[in-house]
Amino acid sequence: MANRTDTPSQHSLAPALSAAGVSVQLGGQPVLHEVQLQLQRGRWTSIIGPNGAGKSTLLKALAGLLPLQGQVELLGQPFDKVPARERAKTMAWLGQSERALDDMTAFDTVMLGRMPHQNWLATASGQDIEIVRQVMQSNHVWQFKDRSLAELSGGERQRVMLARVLAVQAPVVLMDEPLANLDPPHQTEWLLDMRALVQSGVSLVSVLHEVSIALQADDLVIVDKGRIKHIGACNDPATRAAVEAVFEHRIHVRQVGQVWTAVPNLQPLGQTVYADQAPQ
Ligand SMILES: Nc1ncnc2c1ncn2[C@@H]1O[C@H](COP(=O)(O)OP(=O)(O)OP(=O)(O)O)[C@@H](O)[C@H]1O
Repeated sequence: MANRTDTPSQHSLAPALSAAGVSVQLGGQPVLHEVQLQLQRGRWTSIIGPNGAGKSTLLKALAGLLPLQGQVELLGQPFDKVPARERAKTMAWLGQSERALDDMTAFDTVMLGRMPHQNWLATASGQDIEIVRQVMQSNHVWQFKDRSLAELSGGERQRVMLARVLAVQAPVVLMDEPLANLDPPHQTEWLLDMRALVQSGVSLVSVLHEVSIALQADDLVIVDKGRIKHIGACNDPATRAAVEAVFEHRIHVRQVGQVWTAVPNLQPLGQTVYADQAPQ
């Protein structure tokens, strides 16, 4: 039985994140219903589903950012038993359209990611500065280090926010719409960076609207109307069928070369005949 002084790292076999009977109300309305979920360590899980399905709410619930019924555990420890500083080092969070102060420089914004590692009022160490330099260079924003965020484009700013999350060097990383404003080359770059991150042992959970990118994850969680419709590996045909179904068959999932990708189904509504519905 865990006690208050346990650190998440002591629970080596526990999932990265788990939710048991998690329900959330927003504005007095139920938004998530009795969610059961276990996300294994060292894997990349993408959460997808239609607009308003509850994806961001689920991610916030997993990040401990919302009042909820039920229990969320981080590396096997109930959230409220993990000391705040330990939690900040263990889990890094990128919110949707996250805004830092416009007059902060890109460098100082990324340095915020090092705060959980610094003592109160201490200045940044040489190691902190080196880590910030590395993540800014790998996200191609080092050249903006002295510019304020107000002077950056939407995509440049998003890459600064991504660098801030990576500067935490947390073993669990949650990202809500990380590709917002990124052009295709930077989306591909993000995909390769995330693959390398997960390869290094990090557990990654991302909410994505880009279904073709989401399909490159290890696992998919498909959410609809506040409930989990399907959880499965992306390489499982049942998962790909569930993706088409949750989007009302308005997309097809097709293999192109080595990758599975989503393409629009251009048949007028109601005129698509599916293999399992064809007349015998
Ligand atoms: N603060 C709030 N008060 C009341 N209802 C809310 C609030 N925030 C979100 N909702 C509602 O909760 C539901 C789920 O919202 P959520 O943002 O989790 O959906 P989502 O799946 O992330 O959607 P999208 O794909 O559009 O980003 C929606 O119906 C939304 O209108």
